[in-house]
Amino acid sequence: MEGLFGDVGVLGAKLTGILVVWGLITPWAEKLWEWLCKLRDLVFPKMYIEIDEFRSGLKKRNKAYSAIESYLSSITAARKNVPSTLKVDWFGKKRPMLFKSANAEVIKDEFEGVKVEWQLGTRSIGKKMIFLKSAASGDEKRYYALSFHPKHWDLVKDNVYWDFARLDHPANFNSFAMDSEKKMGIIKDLIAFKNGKEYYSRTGKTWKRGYLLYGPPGTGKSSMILAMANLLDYDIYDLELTTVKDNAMLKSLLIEIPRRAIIVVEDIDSSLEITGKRKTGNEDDEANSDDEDDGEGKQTSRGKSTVTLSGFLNFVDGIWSASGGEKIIVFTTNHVNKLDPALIRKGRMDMHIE
Ligand SMILES: Nc1ncnc2c1ncn2[C@@H]1O[C@H](COP(=O)(O)OP(=O)(O)OP(=O)(O)O)[C@@H](O)[C@H]1O
Repeated sequence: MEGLFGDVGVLGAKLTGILVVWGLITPWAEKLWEWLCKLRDLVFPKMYIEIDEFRSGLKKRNKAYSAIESYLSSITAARKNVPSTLKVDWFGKKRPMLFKSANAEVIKDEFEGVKVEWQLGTRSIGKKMIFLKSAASGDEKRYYALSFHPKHWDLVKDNVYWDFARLDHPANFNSFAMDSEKKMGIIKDLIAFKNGKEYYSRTGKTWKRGYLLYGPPGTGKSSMILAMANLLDYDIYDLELTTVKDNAMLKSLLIEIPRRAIIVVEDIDSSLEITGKRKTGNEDDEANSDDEDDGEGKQTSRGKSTVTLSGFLNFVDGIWSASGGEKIIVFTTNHVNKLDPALIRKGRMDMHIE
C-alpha cells in the first residue's frame, strides 16, 4: 500500500511539474506565435477583407457572400487541381449545386493580373479570437476572407461594388405631408407600375419608370423614396455617382441590380459634371444633348470619375439597367433648373414631383 501511494505521489508530482512547466511555457508560446505572425506580416504583408454570411441584425443572407460562394464554386469546379476534399450543397432544382472546399483550403485566384486568395472562415461569437476552419457551429459566424498584397488596395477597393444595409424605416405615405390629390396620383402611379408586367410586355416597353423629385433641402425627397420602397416592398440601390470610376463600372454596377429595385441618384445636379454640360453650347437643342460628350469621358473636378453623359443616359434609358425589368429610377435635386433637360425629359423621368 505504501508503495502504491508512493507511486501515486510520484505521478502526482510529475503531473504537477508538467502543469507548472506548461503554465510557464504557454504565455511564452503565445508570445512566440504572435511574434512569428508579425514577422510573417512584415515579410509577406497582406490585407484582408471579410464578407460575413449574415450582416449584423440582418436575417437575410448577405448577397455578397452568396455571390462569392457561387463564384468560388464555379472556379473550383472548373479547375483540375480541385481542393482535396469537396463538400456538395444541393439547393433543389432551381439553384445550382455548390462545391465547397471542406477544409477551408485557400483558393488562389487572379484578378487583372493581381494574385488574391479566398478562404472560408468562422468567427466565434463573443470572443476576440478568429479561427479559419471549415464548418460553422451554432455559436460561430461564417465569412469569406479575401487577402491580397496591400499595394493592390486601390484596385480591390475600386472593384467592390454594392454594400448592403438593412432598411428599417417607418416612412410611409400616410404620414407624408403633401397635397392629397397629388399624393394619391403618385401612389396610383406606383401601384400601376408594380402591377404593370402585362402592360409592359404587351407594349414592348422596358419595365422601368423614372421619378424626378425636386425642391429645397428638407422638403421630404429622401422620405418619399423610403415611402415608395415601403409601399412597393422594393429594395433601394443608392448610386453614389462620384465613386463610380467610369462607364464600364457603371454598367457592372447596374447589371448586378435585381428586379424590384429603386435606383436612387441623390443630388443629381452635384453628383457629376455630366449635368448641364450642353448649356455651354447649344442652349435649347435637346436632340444634340446625347452626343455632347466625346465618348471618352471627362475628368471631373473630384478627380477620378469618367462617367459620360451618354453612358449615364444609357443607364437611364434602361439599356444596361433593364435586365429583369421592374426598376424605378429616382433622381433628387435641390436645383431643378441646373439639370440638363435631356436628362429629365419625359420618357426618361416620367414623373416630376415637387
Ligand atoms: N412633406 C413631408 N412630410 C413629412 N415629413 C417631412 C416632409 N418633408 C420633410 N419631412 C421630414 O423632414 C426631415 C427631412 O426630410 P428629407 O430628408 O426627406 O428631406 P430632403 O428633401 O431629402 O432633404 P435634402 O435635400 O437635404 O436631402 C425628415 O425627418 C422628414 O421626415
